[in-house]
Amino acid sequence: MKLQLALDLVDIAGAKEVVAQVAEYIDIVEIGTPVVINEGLHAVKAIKEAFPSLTVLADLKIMDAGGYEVMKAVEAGAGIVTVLGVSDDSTIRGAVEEAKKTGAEILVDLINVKDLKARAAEVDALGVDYVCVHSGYDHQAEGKNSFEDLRAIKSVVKKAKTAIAGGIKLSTLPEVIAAHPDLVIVGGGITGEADQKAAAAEMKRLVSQA
Ligand SMILES: O=C([C@H](O)CO)[C@H](O)[C@H](O)COP(=O)(O)O
Repeated sequence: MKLQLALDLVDIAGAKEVVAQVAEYIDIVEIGTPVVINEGLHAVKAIKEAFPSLTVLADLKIMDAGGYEVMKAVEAGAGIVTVLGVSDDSTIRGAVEEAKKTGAEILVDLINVKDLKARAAEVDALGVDYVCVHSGYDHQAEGKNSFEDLRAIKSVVKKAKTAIAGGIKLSTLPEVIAAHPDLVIVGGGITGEADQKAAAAEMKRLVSQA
């Protein structure tokens, strides 16, 4: 089980500061959608250059032009790029084809997908690398999480790795781990802590034991 740090509410300098604190405890660093909106793919490039041994995930949440957008993210240094599960199969196919050229990976984010099990099975068959359940900020504000959703997709995803994101904290991590995802994605549960290093270290300890 791997741990991904999601960086959403920082600029490039702030992102570097957080990663410098926690790099030894994370497997993947995510340049979150708000950071890409504010800073562009320069943020992906800057973090990959500063921390070459870390895999950088570009959370582009691609909805169209999958091949082209994956190509640009990979050129910037991304090892994993996100595509929305609600996008067309042709978009996901294009993203997967482009990623395969360089060994990069595609994570499909099922945020806002209504029939999770059906779509998870479909995107799995399209050859994506990760299928991710996700309660975004707006759903979190309504008190939702994706813990049940993870159990649901695990029963249908046969080839891809599974991932979960959205409001995971140290207190809820054991429940997440019990459902055995391959990848746990944590943003505010680390960046919102006074001692980010200690939070990341404890999370890494828990996911490594699983
Ligand atoms: O993808 C995310 C969200 O849509 C904002 O871009 C976050 O990276 C993801 O939800 C993880 O962050 P936390 O919910 O703070 O753990």
